[in-house]
Amino acid sequence: MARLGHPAGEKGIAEGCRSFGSLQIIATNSSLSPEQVVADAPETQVFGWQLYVQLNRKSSEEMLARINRLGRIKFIVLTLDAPVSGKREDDERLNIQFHSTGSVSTQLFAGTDPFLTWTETLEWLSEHTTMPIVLKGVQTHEDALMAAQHAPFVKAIVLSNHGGRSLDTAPPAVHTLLEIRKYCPRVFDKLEVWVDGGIRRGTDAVKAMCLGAKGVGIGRPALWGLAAGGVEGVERTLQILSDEMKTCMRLLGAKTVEDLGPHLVNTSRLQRDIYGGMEYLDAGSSVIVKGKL
Ligand SMILES: Cc1cc2nc3c(=O)[nH]c(=O)nc-3n(C[C@H](O)[C@H](O)[C@H](O)COP(=O)(O)O)c2cc1C
Repeated sequence: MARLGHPAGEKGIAEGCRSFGSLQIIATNSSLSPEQVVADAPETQVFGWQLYVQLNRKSSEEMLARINRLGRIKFIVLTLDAPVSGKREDDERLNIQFHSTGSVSTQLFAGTDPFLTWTETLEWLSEHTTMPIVLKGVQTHEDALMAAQHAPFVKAIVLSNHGGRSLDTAPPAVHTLLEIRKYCPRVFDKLEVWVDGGIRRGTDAVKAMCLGAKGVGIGRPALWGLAAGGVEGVERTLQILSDEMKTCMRLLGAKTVEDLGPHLVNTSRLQRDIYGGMEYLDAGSSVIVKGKL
C-alpha cells in the first residue's frame, strides 16, 4: 500500500533500505509487484515476501510459484495475526465518504483464509516452497513454543500485534518477549525471535535486542519517511534509527550487539504487566492459546 504515501512505493523503500543493509518484507497487498520492487536491487540486498493465505489456495500457490521463480526472495513470512480484519475506525469513517460496500480493510481481507492450522498450513507451505519460513504475529509464549517445535522449517518468528491494528488491547511484542524469557527461554535456541510494533527510537530497538530479539521491524516509520520525502525520507528514517542505536550502545558501553543482554534493561515495571497465569506448555495439551488481552 506504500504508493498511497508516495509514487515510489515499495520500490522506494527498497532503495532506501539499500545502503543500510536492512531487510525488506514485501507484502501480499503491496502496491507494486514483487518483480517491480526487486528490479534494480543488487544481488546482496535481502527481501522476504509476506503471505496472506487465500481461501482460494490455487491463487496462493500460483503466487508462491512466482516468488520461487523470481529467485530474489530469500524467505516467506506467513502472517498469522490478521485472519479477519480488525475494527479500523478510521477506515470505517472513510467508508462513509468514499465507498458504498465494506471498509478498505474489509475489502483488503476479503478472501483471506481464517482457518490456518499448525499442521495443515505448514505442511501445505512446505509443498510449495523450500525457502525458510518466518511466522509473523506471534503473541503468546505458547505459540512461540509451538513454532519452535517446527524449527528448522520455521526459521524465525515475529512477535507482533500487527502494529496494534488488528485487535485493541492485544499485548505489545515486548510483553511476549518477556513471557518467552519467563516460561520457555529454550525458544531462543531453536529459532530467531524478531519483534515489531511501536519501534520509534534507537533505544526501542536496542532494548528489544537486549531482551533476546535478533531483529527489529518497523512499519509506519518507513511509510512516514517515504510519504514525507520519497527514497530520501526512508533513508533519513533509517539514518536516525541507526544513529540513535549507535549512541545508545556507546552510552551503555556495548561495543557490539553480542555485548547486549538483559542485564542492561530494567524491566521491573513491565514484569508487573506480563501474563502471570498458567503456563499451558504441555505439548499434548488441548488448550491452544492464541492471544491474551
Ligand atoms: C499501512 C499498513 C499496512 C500493513 N500491511 C500489512 C500487511 O499487509 N501484512 C502484514 O503482515 N502486516 C502489515 N502491517 C503491519 C506491519 O507489518 C507491522 O507489523 C507494523 O506496522 C509494525 O508496527 P509499527 O507500524 O508501529 O512499526 C501493516 C501496517 C501498516 C501501518
